[in-house]
Amino acid sequence: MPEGKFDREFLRGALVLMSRSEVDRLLYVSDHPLSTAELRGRPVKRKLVYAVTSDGLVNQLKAKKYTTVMIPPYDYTRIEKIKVAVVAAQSAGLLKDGDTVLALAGPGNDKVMDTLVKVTIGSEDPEEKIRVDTLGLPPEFSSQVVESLIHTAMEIGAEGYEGRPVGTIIVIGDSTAVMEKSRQLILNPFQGISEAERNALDPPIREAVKTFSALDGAFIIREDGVVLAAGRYLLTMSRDVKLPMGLGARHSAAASISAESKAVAITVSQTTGTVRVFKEGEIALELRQKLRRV
Ligand SMILES: Nc1ncnc2c1ncn2[C@@H]1O[C@H](COP(=O)(O)OP(=O)(O)OP(=O)(O)O)[C@@H](O)[C@H]1O
Repeated sequence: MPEGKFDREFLRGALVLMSRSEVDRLLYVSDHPLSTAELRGRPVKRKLVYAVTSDGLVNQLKAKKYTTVMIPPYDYTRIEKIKVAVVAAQSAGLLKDGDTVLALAGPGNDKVMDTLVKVTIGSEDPEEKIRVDTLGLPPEFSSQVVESLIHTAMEIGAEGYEGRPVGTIIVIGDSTAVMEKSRQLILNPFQGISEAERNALDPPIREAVKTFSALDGAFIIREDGVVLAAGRYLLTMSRDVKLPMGLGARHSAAASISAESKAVAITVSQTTGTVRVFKEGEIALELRQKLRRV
C-alpha cells in the first residue's frame, strides 16, 4: 500500500503525542525506521525503541545509537506484533512497571502505520495478565515462547476442537531429557518439517498445535519454540509432586515431568479448560477460563 497524505498526517499526529512528557517509551514496530526528516525537531530519540525483524537492521540501527529489539518475522496481526514487541522490550530491561508506552504498528511490510496503542506496563487486570516474568524461568527460556504457548493453551481451553472440549500437555525446555522420558503414541506430525517451519511463535504452527491438541499425548517444544513432537506419552510418575484434589493422570504426568527435568509443562484441562503451568513439580501459574465456548 503506498503511503498517502493521511498516512503521513497519522504518523505526524502520533509523533506529536509521543513527544509529550507523559510518554516514557515509544515502541516503533516496523522494519522501516523513521527518517531523519520525520524525527527532526522531536525530542523522541531517547524514548524511541525500534522493534524490527532482521539481525541486519538491528545492527544498522544500533550503529546509529538507536535502541532496538528483535521480534520474530512472522505474520502477526498488529496487536500481536505490539504484544511481542512489548515482551521483547521488557525482556531487554527497557520497560519498567508504571511506564506509559505508545506503540505504533502497521498492517504490512511497508512504511504505512495505522495502529497506535497506549500501554501502561504492569497495569493489566491481574486475572488477564500472564506473568511469565514471575515464573522465574532460567535464562535459556524465551519468555516470548512461553507466553505465546500459554496464550495458545488458553485458546485451546476456551475453544476446544470442532466444538468439543479437549485437553493437552505442552512441555517446554530441557527437550533431550524430556524426549528420553517419553515415547511416541502416534506418528509425530511434526517430523520431517524443517526447524524454521515448525516454530511455535509462527501463527500457522500455533494453529497446528491447536488442531493437534485433539490427539492424545503431549507436545514437546524446545526453549526457542521449535516443536519437536506431538502425541508423546510422558513416562514420568514422580511421587514428589503436589497436586490439588481432583486432578488426574494428565496433570500428574505434567507435574512429574517438570519435577524430573528442567522443563516447564503447561496443561489444558479437558474438564474445565483451566490452564496450569507446572515448574519443579508444582503449579506455578493457574489461569481459569472466563468464557468457554465448548
Ligand atoms: N503420561 C501421560 N502423558 C501424556 N498424556 C497423558 C498422560 N497421562 C494421561 N494423559 C492424557 O490425559 C488424558 C486424561 O486423563 P485424566 O482424565 O486422568 O486427566 P486429568 O488430569 O483429570 O485432566 P482433565 O482435567 O483434562 O480430565 C488421557 O486421556 C491422556 O490423553
